[in-house]
Amino acid sequence: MEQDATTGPAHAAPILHGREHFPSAQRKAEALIEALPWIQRYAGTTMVIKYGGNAMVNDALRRAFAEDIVFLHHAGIHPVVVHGGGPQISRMLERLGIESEFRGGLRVTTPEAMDVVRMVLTGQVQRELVGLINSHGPYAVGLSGEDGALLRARRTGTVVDGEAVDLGLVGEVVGVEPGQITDLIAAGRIPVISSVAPEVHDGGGPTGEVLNVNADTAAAALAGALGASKLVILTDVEGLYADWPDRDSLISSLTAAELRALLPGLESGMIPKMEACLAAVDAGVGRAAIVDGRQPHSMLLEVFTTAGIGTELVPDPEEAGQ
Ligand SMILES: Nc1ncnc2c1ncn2[C@@H]1O[C@H](COP(=O)(O)OP(=O)(O)O)[C@@H](O)[C@H]1O
Ligand SMILES: CC(=O)N[C@@H](CCC(=O)OP(=O)(O)O)C(=O)O
Repeated sequence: MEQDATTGPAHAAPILHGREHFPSAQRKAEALIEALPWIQRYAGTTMVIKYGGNAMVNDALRRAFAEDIVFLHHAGIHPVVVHGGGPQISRMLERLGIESEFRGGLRVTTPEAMDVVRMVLTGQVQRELVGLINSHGPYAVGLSGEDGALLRARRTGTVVDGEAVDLGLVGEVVGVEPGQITDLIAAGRIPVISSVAPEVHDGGGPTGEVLNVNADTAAAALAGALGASKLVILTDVEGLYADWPDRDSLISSLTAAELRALLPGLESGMIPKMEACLAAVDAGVGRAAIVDGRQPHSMLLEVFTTAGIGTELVPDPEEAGQ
């Protein structure tokens, strides 16, 4: 088809006619103006962002995530990244011929699997995230929950269909030492933390074992200990569905009491995720959100727009009013 020399093909018209750009420029300006009160609200506060393995599936998404973290940093917010890497661990276990299964959303972790969890989370996934963030400047510093005993954990099991299940070397966080995180923040760094934690005895001393902690659980514990303004969990689904997998049942906002009522009916990876959100809000974190990490920059939309994206958990009204 012959093209008009002044306008070009129809799909190129917005590029050739400056004024055609106006609606999109206006939308961008509106977005910036909408972001202002949210920047003011969160500037100077700590925000814990949990990045899950299923939202890390390609390079473009990982790069966009790193850009968003650096954006938060430059907006005066103190991001703390807690990362998972479940799919990456599963792939490595498979390559090594080590069997693993999930019960109640948590990996049954043998000593052999634990070596792989530690190697993949701290040695591979974390290094990659640190590198991506640091392509923008020397901001990110990677830590495992083992470093400086940042996290302390005790073994935990789970209950599936009324039956107690032994998960092996799986832990729940019983203590956080936030000082080194606040020091890093004060030095202008972005901490990037993997969810592996030393096991402690009842008396608090280390047993010498290291435990595999679900990254949502670790993020919630850190958010509580740091007094975070918000916990944002990126995942591979639009948000929490009241009646999974009915796509019409997506919840955009709910209170802690509403979530407590839904929890017993939740399945698989949503169980630790929503328990983590609840634990964070119960520990005083302002709000917690689940957002779709498959959408580039979804985190910015959640933090800097009024409507947000995904599912947001807010404290019960009487607690919010206190
Ligand atoms: N009620 C629910 N709402 C949304 N997702 C659910 C629900 N119940 C189960 N799921 C499943 O939980 C998954 C998210 O958990 P998980 O795979 O552990 O994510 P991640 O790797 O990001 O931590 C979703 O992809 C979905 O398959
Ligand atoms: C106990 C337990 O299940 N630990 C997780 C830790 C990683 C994680 O949580 O990764 P995602 O956030 O990507 O799911 C695991 O072994 O897969």
